This record gives sequence, structure tokens and C-alpha cells, in this order.
Amino acid sequence: MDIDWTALRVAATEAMRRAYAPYSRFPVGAAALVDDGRVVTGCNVENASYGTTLCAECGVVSQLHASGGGRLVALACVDGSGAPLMPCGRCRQLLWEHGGPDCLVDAGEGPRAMAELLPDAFDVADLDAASERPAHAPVVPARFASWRGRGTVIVHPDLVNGVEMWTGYWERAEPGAPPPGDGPRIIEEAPTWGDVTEAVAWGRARTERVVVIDDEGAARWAGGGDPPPEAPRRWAASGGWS
Ligand SMILES: O=c1ccn([C@H]2C[C@H](O)[C@@H](CO)O2)c(=O)[nH]1
Repeated sequence: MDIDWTALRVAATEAMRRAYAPYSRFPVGAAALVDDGRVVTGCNVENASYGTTLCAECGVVSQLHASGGGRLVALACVDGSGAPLMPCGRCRQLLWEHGGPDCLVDAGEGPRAMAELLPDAFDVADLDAASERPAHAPVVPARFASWRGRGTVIVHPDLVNGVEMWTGYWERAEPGAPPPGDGPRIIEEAPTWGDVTEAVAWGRARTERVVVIDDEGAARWAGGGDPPPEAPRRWAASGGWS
């Protein structure tokens, strides 16, 4: 991917002009190229409680996700004179999570890789190495643990303040069978996500029987094994419908 370092420095300098830095009088701007070609920017925002100051790179990471996510490929950070500024230690940790070892940082004399700027970085791999469960995996609350492997999870779209999100619920009934015994039909309600794959992962952590209801109300099988008659067509994890 071509990196236009001049354009990144210009975008960082424009963001720097909007910095809110009345205490340090040290405005900072940052701009990063995202793996889909977008450029995201940020400026430092200080606070009367000095320690709560947000660095320019924090703004970059927030805009990265607020504008659609992706991975950071290259970042330029500038001080009040427009000269390259190396990210502080905390921001190197932030950048590592969203760009990884290959993300390049403008260092004046040339770009330097994050692998060099944050050697032996701590990250999600350390969490995973210490636990049997991947750090990103959805967890079943202990009070519902006895239901694991039973029931059905229904994943469906829902409107949150008029915006389409994905949510779901875990119900006791299995396809074609009435709920076993007494008690509420629903075991657990899911949170909401912007990404349907997160909702399906929540379901698969609970039971092999996961059904996704699409916009048209059609049930798609996102569970293990062969689709049951109630949901004869499979949900495609790639985001499409098969
Ligand atoms: O990488 C850095 C280092 C510092 N600052 C800001 C924080 C504070 O507002 C000012 C002085 O430390 O510079 C950043 O935005 N990014």
C-alpha cells in the first residue's frame, strides 16, 4: 500500500491547529492511514485535571472505530511547529493494538515500525497464553452454565435509537420441541452489537443451535451440524447470505 507521508503530515498539522492544549500550550496533531485507504485524525485535548488529558493518538484510534474500524497502516504525529513527534509510551500501546508490529510511524528521518518502537509488546496474545479461553471469546455467566449446550439462540436485528444493531436471546426450547419443565422461556438476553458475527459468536458460546433472523424475517442456520427443517438455509459467516 502506497503511503503518502506528506499528506499524512498535512492532515496531522490541520488536526494540530484544533488541539485543545491551554495548560501545556503544546498542541499535537496526528493522522493515520487505514488499511482501506481512509485517513483518520486526532488532536490532543487537555483537562483541568491534567492526568485525564487525551493525546492526539487517542483521537485517531477513536475516529478509526467511529468511522468504520480497520487497521492502522501508517501514522504521522506533529508538534506545534509541524515537526514529527514520537508517540508517548501509552500511545505506543494504543497504536500496537490497532496497527500491530508492522504499523509505520513517521520519525522524521524516515518511518519506523511499531515492532521497533514497542519491542516485546504486551497484547492480547499474553492474555490468551494465560487462559484457556481466548480473550475476545464471549463468556457464559456462571448462573447459566448448566444450560450450556442446550436450548437455542435466536440472533435478530433490532433498532437502537433508530440505528440497526444485532442482538439475540437464548431460549430453553429446542427446535420442534416445547420448553422443558416450568420456568421462563428465555434463559438470557444478549447485548447489542453492530456486527452480526459478534452476535453469532455469543450464541455459539452457549449452544450448537443458533439461528439468525435476517431483515426479511427468514431464519438462517448458524449452528453446528446440519440445518434443521425450521432453518433449512445456512447463514454465511462471511457476512453474506447463502
Ligand atoms: O504522543 C504524544 C505526546 C504528548 N501529547 C500531548 C499530551 C499533552 O496535551 C501535551 C503535553 O504532554 O502533548 C500527545 O498528544 N501525544
